[in-house]
Amino acid sequence: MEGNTAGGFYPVALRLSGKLCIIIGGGKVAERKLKGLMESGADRIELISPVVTQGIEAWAASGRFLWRSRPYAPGDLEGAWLLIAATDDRALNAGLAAEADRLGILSNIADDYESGSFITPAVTRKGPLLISVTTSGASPALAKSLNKELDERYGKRYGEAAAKLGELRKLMMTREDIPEGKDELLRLAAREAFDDRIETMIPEQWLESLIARTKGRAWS
Ligand SMILES: C[C@@]1(CC(=O)O)C2=NC(=C\c3[nH]c(c(CCC(=O)O)c3CC(=O)O)Cc3[nH]c(c(CC(=O)O)c3CCC(=O)O)/C=C3\N/C(=C\2)[C@@H](CCC(=O)O)[C@]3(C)CC(=O)O)/[C@H]1CCC(=O)O
Ligand SMILES: NC(=O)c1ccc[n+]([C@@H]2O[C@H](COP(=O)([O-])OP(=O)(O)OC[C@H]3O[C@@H](n4cnc5c(N)ncnc54)[C@H](O)[C@@H]3O)[C@@H](O)[C@H]2O)c1
Repeated sequence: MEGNTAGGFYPVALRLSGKLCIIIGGGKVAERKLKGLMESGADRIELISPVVTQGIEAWAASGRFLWRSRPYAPGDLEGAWLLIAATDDRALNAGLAAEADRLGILSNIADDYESGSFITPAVTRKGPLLISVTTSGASPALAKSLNKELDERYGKRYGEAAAKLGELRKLMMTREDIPEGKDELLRLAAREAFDDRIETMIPEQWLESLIARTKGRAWS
């Protein structure tokens, strides 16, 4: 099995809506992780820290999450689904990692990635398209620069194509008259999604055109 390394990572994309996410700490790392959570659709975020950056303070004022302006206290993790420990207190971060494990909470530990259950990759978002890069902790700086390259390479039109393909796929799921070979039809759609002619079509037209062009053909 290629690429199998001890201590490796299993990539997933988490659905955070409705889940309580807790950040302990309010420095620049906490600010970056908070932004990432908000961009991911997390709608129940609590941040606990006596001191926070100006950025965090401004977001808190807009009511997008709850800021508890005090140090961490035992019991704060009860009911949480996900934890980000980003204080500058190593002993506290280590204790939070152990507590999260005990409670079965997913954890990201900013100063000692091996003690948490997940790490955060560098991320590029274009509509529903999400590209993430990780070096498995080897070099966060490389992950950041590679991500920048991908962000420039895969522009807005990739997000638009992904969104359009999503609509087409949803529409197809509601139809029972699609000929054999749905998968092949969807692969053809993914190939031509960037075609200028497709961009002006509504999903219904595009689907009809795909059916007409693939009907009766031997699927391979
Ligand atoms: C990608 C990104 C995502 C994000 O966090 O949003 C991210 N770090 C970013 C930036 C960055 N972090 C650091 C530098 C300075 C250069 C350097 O040290 O290389 C830079 C570059 C910069 O700031 O320019 C320092 C650093 N990072 C970690 C430690 C502690 C340790 O290794 O244990 C230390 C030393 C602290 C110290 O010295 O005390 C740990 C982690 N950082 C990770 C992610 C996880 C692994 C990701 C991977 O390997 O793929 C991991 C393991 C755990 C985690 O945080 O989940 C984000 C870029 C986002 C973007 O802008 O695109
Ligand atoms: N994972 C990463 O990407 C990454 C990158 C750089 C640094 N780090 C590490 O992450 C940690 C945080 O870095 P930073 O630059 O954000 O630090 P910082 O000094 O800017 O912020 C530390 C924060 O921790 C809070 N804090 C301290 N004690 C607390 C307590 N008992 N309860 C609640 N909050 C408390 C402080 O109020 C402050 O907001 C450092 O240990 C650093 O080595 C990680």
